[in-house]
Amino acid sequence: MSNETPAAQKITGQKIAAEKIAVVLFNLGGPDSREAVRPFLFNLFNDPAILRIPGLFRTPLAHFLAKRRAKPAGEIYEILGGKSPLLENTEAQAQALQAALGDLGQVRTFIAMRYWHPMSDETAQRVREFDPDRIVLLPLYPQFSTTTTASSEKVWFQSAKAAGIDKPTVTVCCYPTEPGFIKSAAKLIRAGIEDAGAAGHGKPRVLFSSHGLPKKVVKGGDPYQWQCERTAEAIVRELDIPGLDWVSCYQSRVGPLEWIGPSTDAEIERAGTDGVPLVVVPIAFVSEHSETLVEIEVEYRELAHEKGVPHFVRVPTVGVEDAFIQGLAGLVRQAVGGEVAMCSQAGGRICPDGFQGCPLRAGQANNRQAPTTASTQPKRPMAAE
Ligand SMILES: C=CC1=C(C)c2cc3[nH]c(cc4nc(cc5[nH]c(cc1n2)c(C)c5CCC(=O)O)C(CCC(=O)O)=C4C)c(C)c3C=C
Ligand SMILES: [Fe+2]
Ligand SMILES: [Fe+2]
Repeated sequence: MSNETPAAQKITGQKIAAEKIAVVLFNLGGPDSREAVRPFLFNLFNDPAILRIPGLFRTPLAHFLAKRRAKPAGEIYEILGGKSPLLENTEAQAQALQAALGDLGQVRTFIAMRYWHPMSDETAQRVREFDPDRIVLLPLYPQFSTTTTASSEKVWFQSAKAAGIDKPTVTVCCYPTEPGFIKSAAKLIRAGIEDAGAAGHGKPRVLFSSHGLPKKVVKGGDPYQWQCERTAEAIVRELDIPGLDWVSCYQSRVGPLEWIGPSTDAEIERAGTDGVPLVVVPIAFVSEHSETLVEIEVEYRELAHEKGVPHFVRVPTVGVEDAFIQGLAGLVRQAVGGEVAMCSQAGGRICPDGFQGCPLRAGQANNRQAPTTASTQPKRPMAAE
């Protein structure tokens, strides 16, 4: 007689989920102390997906940029008590997701941050100790970018190989219009629009603000901006508010390169000129950190005041909203139930032709038939390589 529990015998897709599954959540990471600000920035600028120049030049330049950025970045983290809250918030999401997957058998969630602890090497050791049958890589970035998801996936496979992990691995590449994500965002935005309306300054404008990217990354085929725009449109459809005034824009520019636009600053200025209240919604972040709690809440609020915007509302990120967590759980179930190494929210490629940075091949349900292991992971070029 089988000693499996009824829950472990549940059918998911074509598989019997009597497996041990590790779900590795990717996120950016943030400094956990004042001393960590500069080395965190160094790790960020030394990533070849961020600074796309040969390592010989990149590493000294990364040291220089980290030193230069440490002061303004340190001031930002000072407002948050000298550290980023990103890890705590990601831990809360990891816990909620693990609970939502409780019926799938032995599922454990892990966190692999790209630029600060716990980073891939540490997490790979912990995953190895857990000894899963299967691994699902789930970015906490709904929209795919070569600078975020692809960068995290690449270092994960390096760390997994170094840790001797050789288990089937499925990557969820993107979920820009996943219904639970969209529903959660719309619920929070609706409350923001009601707040703004109640202030009595007229109908507000909604700014869907995403983290920006240098234009040359997008020109190189990165689908991030295209996916951010699909997210904004899907939320607008879900809100279903006749005549809603909204715009998609981009925040957080750093460095001398030209970044994609319109910039969130310029949109705040335009709202001041037009005399309309603003509801600012971060749609490429799913938890709170310096970019939401300082850049939007403090800096953009001040700018809005200066520019004469009559009322300013910041909408919180989806965090541990139930529909969002259930949406993530659905993505994990889909990944576990399939036979592919990478899938989007729809299974196959959702990006139009021309986005060479999209890791799923056009016209195919998936890019590889069998789940990948650390030893079989093929090299996928970065869009700008
Ligand atoms: C959608 C997510 C993100 C993309 C795309 C992204 C690209 C990107 N970022 C930088 C430079 C910096 N980003 C910084 C902080 C930061 N970035 C993201 C997300 C994306 N970045 C997050 C969630 C955070 C906050 C981390 C935290 O506080 O916990 C920083 C450090 C802060 C600062 O100095 O302002 C830098 C620098 C580039 C250059 C880039 C694309 C090329
Ligand atoms: Fe960033
Ligand atoms: Fe894609």
